[in-house]
Amino acid sequence: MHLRIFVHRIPRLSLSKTFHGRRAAAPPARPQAPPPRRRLRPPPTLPPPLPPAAVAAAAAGTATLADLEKLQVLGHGSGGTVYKVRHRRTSAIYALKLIHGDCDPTVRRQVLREMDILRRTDSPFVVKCHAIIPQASGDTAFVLEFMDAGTLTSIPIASESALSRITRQVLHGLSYLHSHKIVHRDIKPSNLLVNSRMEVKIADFGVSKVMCRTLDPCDSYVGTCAYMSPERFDPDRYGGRYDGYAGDVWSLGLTLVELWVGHFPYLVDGERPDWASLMCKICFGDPPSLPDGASDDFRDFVACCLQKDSNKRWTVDQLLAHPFVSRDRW
Ligand SMILES: Nc1ncnc2c1ncn2[C@@H]1O[C@H](COP(=O)(O)OP(=O)(O)OP(=O)(O)O)[C@@H](O)[C@H]1O
Repeated sequence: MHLRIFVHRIPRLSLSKTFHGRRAAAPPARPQAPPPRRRLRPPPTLPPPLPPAAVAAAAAGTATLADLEKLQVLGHGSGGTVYKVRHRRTSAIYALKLIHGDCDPTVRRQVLREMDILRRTDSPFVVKCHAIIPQASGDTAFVLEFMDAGTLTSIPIASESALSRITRQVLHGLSYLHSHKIVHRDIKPSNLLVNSRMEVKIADFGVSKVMCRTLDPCDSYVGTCAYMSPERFDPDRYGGRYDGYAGDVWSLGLTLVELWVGHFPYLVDGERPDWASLMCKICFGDPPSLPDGASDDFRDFVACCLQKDSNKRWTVDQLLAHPFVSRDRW
């Protein structure tokens, strides 16, 4: 294959401390009385995505897919396969995510979404995309930063302090995304990648969305159902609307419980329930909590994430001030 790699430089975004319109809470308070969710100022505006021609023109260099030697398969996702690859000239190691176009409109849409988001993001807490390689066949290859320790599903979490450090990094990643009006919509352990320096980065933007305006509603049923928040199923009952930002926080809460107890929190007889039972549990059951032995701070943090009413749920920036992640005690 001698296809050209568009080794585009992804536009740098300034990391503003402002966020998506909710005010940071005074640190630690019980979740029952969070500060009102006021939208004080519009979030920073994203640079418009570069059209493909501009991406090509802005290329820092060109290469062919043949420059990348496939070393091993790292995993399979819904739309394609991820390989560990080595650049033949520089010996640099990357992850190559190859999405099969297949003319399947859903996959196509996901690829375009992922391209759009990856071109916009530049954060140490989000997996970096070095290049996007559209191919004549309709397949698309993403050349990604290689995360050599895999996903959080494969990392044993030994202590609360380790989980606190992980959580802080995910929060920084979400804060970055939310401040740029990007909702991830599929936060779960397998979408959080980790490297041997224990850096944790958010990956997989196939179902993410750039919100055009702060008050935009979000499609409800995209992402992995199991991690969906109550307001995604029943917006009227659980906060009045589904805007995606609070949904990412719910998914983070479930992810933390899962990482701590070692299995998905809503199991029935050791199995993931079917879709309808799961929806009932999420909407009508108590939110999952931590088993005995977890510290009060950790327990409280999870409770702040898993408030069923999205208006009471803490925002990412509020959570960054919570003692579970902010206190310098680890
Ligand atoms: N940048 C990367 N570095 C190292 N491994 C990666 C990287 N990206 C993905 N992987 C590995 O490849 C696997 C498949 O990733 P992919 O993003 O295609 O799908 P997924 O998120 O696991 O599933 P789905 O697409 O159904 O949500 C991941 O589970 C992970 O093990």
